[in-house]
Amino acid sequence: MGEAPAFFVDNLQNGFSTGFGLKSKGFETFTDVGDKTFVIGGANCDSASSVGIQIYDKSTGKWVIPTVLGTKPKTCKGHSAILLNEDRIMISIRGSTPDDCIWFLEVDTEYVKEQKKDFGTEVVAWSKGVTGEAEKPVVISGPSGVGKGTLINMLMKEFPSMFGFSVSHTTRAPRGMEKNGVHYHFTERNVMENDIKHGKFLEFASVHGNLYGTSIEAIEAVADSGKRCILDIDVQGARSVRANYLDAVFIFICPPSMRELEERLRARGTETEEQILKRLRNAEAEIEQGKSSGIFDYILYNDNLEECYENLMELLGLGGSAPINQKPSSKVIDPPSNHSVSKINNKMVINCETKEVGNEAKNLIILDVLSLKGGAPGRTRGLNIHAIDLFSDGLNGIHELS
Ligand SMILES: Nc1nc2c(ncn2[C@@H]2O[C@H](COP(=O)(O)OP(=O)(O)O)[C@@H](O)[C@H]2O)c(=O)[nH]1
Ligand SMILES: Nc1ncnc2c1ncn2[C@@H]1O[C@H](COP(=O)(O)OP(=O)(O)O)[C@@H](O)[C@H]1O
Repeated sequence: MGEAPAFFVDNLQNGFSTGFGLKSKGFETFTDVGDKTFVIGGANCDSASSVGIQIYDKSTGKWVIPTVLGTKPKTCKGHSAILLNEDRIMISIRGSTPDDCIWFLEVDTEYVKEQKKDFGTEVVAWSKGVTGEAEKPVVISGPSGVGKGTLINMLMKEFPSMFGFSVSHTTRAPRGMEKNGVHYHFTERNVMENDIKHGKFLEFASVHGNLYGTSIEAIEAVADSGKRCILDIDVQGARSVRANYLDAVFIFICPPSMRELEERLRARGTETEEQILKRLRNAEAEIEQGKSSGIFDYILYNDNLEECYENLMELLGLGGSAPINQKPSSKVIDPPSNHSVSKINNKMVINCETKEVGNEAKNLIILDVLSLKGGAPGRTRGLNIHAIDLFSDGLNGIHELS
């Protein structure tokens, strides 16, 4: 049993001295991780970007402003913070909406370590907690014209509430039927490059002369809907996603032959002759890498479409008597304004107090740390939460909330 070294500061006056020589704006928390103190908050009700992060490095005596990845919570009513597993800080937000109250600031996870190397700066990454038990994302790669889009469409059509498509950004021009925001976010190169520089992309690659990339927001949007995320990305992208520790199933789709691939590309009729030739030239290298790089968990041959689709369903656990249109729950608890958080073994205990006139209640919300899955980049899934009402039920009154 033990308390993590974090504490909660609330209702501070402007200009409060934190003891670090930092001027507090109120609502900060201070969490020690090794030699560093993470100061989270500095809420300003007028500001949309209300949750700031600063790091005090005790070994150098210096303040550092880190690169912040992922979508952050918005709050101006305060929060509590507690260290979890020495690599992330759990934040519970006061007075937030029920689906927005538990967040994680990753400070030393494998993903963050990798990003620190890339950015050459201190990096932290936000990840919202969701109760949804949505399974691992599915990464699908393969050469142009092999049938990735066709297979993904079949899957989304048959299981519309189970899968959500990660809408990539691209600098290529839209094809006739393609809709902005549905098939791709069509974008200008300079805008996309700027967003990449600011850490908004999980991965990106230059493919057939255009820039393509998966934004962290695209993954988060699917996770928020409680669905299983499908990514249609090239082999370079799949490699980056693996390196970025996104816990996913990686599937490579192979054509029966190069000749068949060429026929499909020509029959699709969406590319110029020059573009078709470029795609075919790239296909050989992609197939080579797809088969030998060790990135992919499964290789599927798309010869007969129906058979390939059956195989895809099988390896996604949807073969035979698969549950149709099963949608995971996305319910999350709502800690009231007054609460504090502590850690006991593998449980986080949120101690809530409600003080209304004539109605004073106290209850505990218990969060099982071992059930947490995923994390940045994307959401932290599997918030397994129980509430204990100390007044009416006594300590044995456990309500399952997820
Ligand atoms: N790395 C990466 N590749 C992507 C992304 N979105 C699409 N791609 C890949 O870019 C390639 C070209 O896609 P597209 O222009 O739609 O043509 P298609 O493959 O012929 O349908 C395909 O290999 C896609 O898998 C992305 O976000 N990241
Ligand atoms: N197994 C298959 N047999 C014949 N044609 C196929 C098969 N799978 C897909 N196609 C066709 O091949 C073309 C390319 O498929 P598409 O899904 O656009 O490929 P990708 O998304 O991998 O570029 C489409 O016209 C599609 O209808």
